[in-house]
Amino acid sequence: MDAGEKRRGVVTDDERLVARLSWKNLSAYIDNDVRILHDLSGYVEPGRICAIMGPSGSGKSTLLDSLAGRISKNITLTGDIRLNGRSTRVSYGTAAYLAQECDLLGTLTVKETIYYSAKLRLPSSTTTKDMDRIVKSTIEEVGLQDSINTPIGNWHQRGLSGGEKRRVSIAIALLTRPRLLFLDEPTSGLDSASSFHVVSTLRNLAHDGRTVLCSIHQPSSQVFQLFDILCLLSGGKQIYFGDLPGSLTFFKEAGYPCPSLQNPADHYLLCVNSDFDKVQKSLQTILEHRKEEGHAFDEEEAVAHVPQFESVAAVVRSLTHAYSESQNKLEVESHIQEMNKAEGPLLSSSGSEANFFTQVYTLTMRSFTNMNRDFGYYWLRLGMYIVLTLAIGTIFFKAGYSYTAIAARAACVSFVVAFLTFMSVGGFPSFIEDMKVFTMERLNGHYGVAAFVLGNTLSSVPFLLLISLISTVIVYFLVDLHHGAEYFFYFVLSLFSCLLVVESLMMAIASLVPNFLMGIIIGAGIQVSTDSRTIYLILSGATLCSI
Ligand SMILES: Nc1ncnc2c1ncn2[C@@H]1O[C@H](COP(=O)(O)OP(=O)(O)OP(=O)(O)O)[C@@H](O)[C@H]1O
Repeated sequence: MDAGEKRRGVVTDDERLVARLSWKNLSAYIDNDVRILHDLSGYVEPGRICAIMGPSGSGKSTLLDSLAGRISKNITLTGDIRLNGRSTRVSYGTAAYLAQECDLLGTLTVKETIYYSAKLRLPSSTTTKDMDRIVKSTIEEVGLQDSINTPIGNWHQRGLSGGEKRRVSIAIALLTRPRLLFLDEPTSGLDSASSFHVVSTLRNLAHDGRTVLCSIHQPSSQVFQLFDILCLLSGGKQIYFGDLPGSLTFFKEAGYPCPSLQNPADHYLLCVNSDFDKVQKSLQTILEHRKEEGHAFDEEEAVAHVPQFESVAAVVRSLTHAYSESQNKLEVESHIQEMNKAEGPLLSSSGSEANFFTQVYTLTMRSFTNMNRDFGYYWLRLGMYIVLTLAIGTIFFKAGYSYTAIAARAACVSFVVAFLTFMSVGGFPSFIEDMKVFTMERLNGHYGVAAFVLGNTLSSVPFLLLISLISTVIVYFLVDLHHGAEYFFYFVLSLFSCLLVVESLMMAIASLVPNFLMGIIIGAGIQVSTDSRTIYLILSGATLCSI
């Protein structure tokens, strides 16, 4: 049991499990045609952190996604991936997967974000006390105890730094205590200090008995030293697989020694990154120019810049060949064979264990808090609606009861409903933020479409009712519609249902329910309806359809 788990005091069978992951002769093809991974082999064991490194486009994410079982549909895999000696692909939920971009709700604090995630995924039977303890210990595990009440931050509110946000995402991944962690460029966009913090956190998690794999672009020397294993790729080919000290020996023996005082990670990437071809050629020109000018040609300098004297393609070919002939490769293969001799325990899914009603309740509460705090979600729209209804109300001010007032009243009502309904798109940018979080959480198996749509719809009801009520009061007061309480009630409900339909149309995009179906129902409803009661019933039915 690791330190974090000891603090939690919760013991499950899962905690005794370990994850040994190996891959042998793994190749990937786009549309069964273009090969993007070439016979890669490697392994990661519990307690170790493996860095998949390589230039842009070298296949790091593809390798990570292949191992995590998240490969795109147009990619075909061949080879053998084994988890605890079992020939099984890692299914969704078995491992925690952190994508390059992790979206979080900017209005929530660190504690709220992790608490809601815990409620969505831990068993519904978990007591509040246990839940609090788990959340607190997870926050401590990633070192965010000092920022516990800091908001994540969004466009109008400053919040956590990039590194802290990554650590919140890691904390969310850790809640269900997965034994296997995949991280796609966890340090991208971070400065070297934040990168160091994030990778140190991952290293601690690995040393607590977890198996950690992460792709990384160009680590600083301090960050690089935190890894146990290096998997270096170029153009989908294996340049090196093994421990860090071994990589220095390998490059030296292959004829490309890392100059002293240079970050090995930089040197390796310089050797295999075809993007640097131009830089290398210009360096070569400078060195040759110096020679022509009569400067002493420094032998050591030349050795330190060996790659500058060859095309990168030639260096990659040479290194690939050196690796295929190396003792390293033989050792990796025999270790994989050894690892897979016996089948280990089967890892269960770490997806949600909460029941549907807990998920709906939690999502409703989370969404309500977010909508309330996000100024752009409803409050801005309410302000716009008040201005709009004031404008319409003054145009039809005190319409009166004359014969011509009938047309004025009808025009006023249709203006109000039409304008207010179309103005609902004002909430779309905030909804897009919600969608990003939803897509990520759904992919990670936290909850399904139905729970999300229901939760978001329920949480929007109080806001929509408030908007409808205030708008109706303004119009009734200014225009003096004065049809009595019953019509006031229908007006509010009609407005509310129109707004709800637009909201549910946005949900329909999320749930992929064919929008045209709802369009037909709404259109037909308005055509056949003669009064607001029918419209209300039909629109409510359409809303339910979209759910
Ligand atoms: N689903 C896909 N369809 C088409 N091409 C793909 C697909 N996935 C990956 N590729 C191609 O495979 C190559 C490797 O891509 P990958 O994303 O694995 O590289 P990477 O090393 O992670 O790059 P980066 O560091 O820039 O994220 C790229 O040329 C990419 O265009």
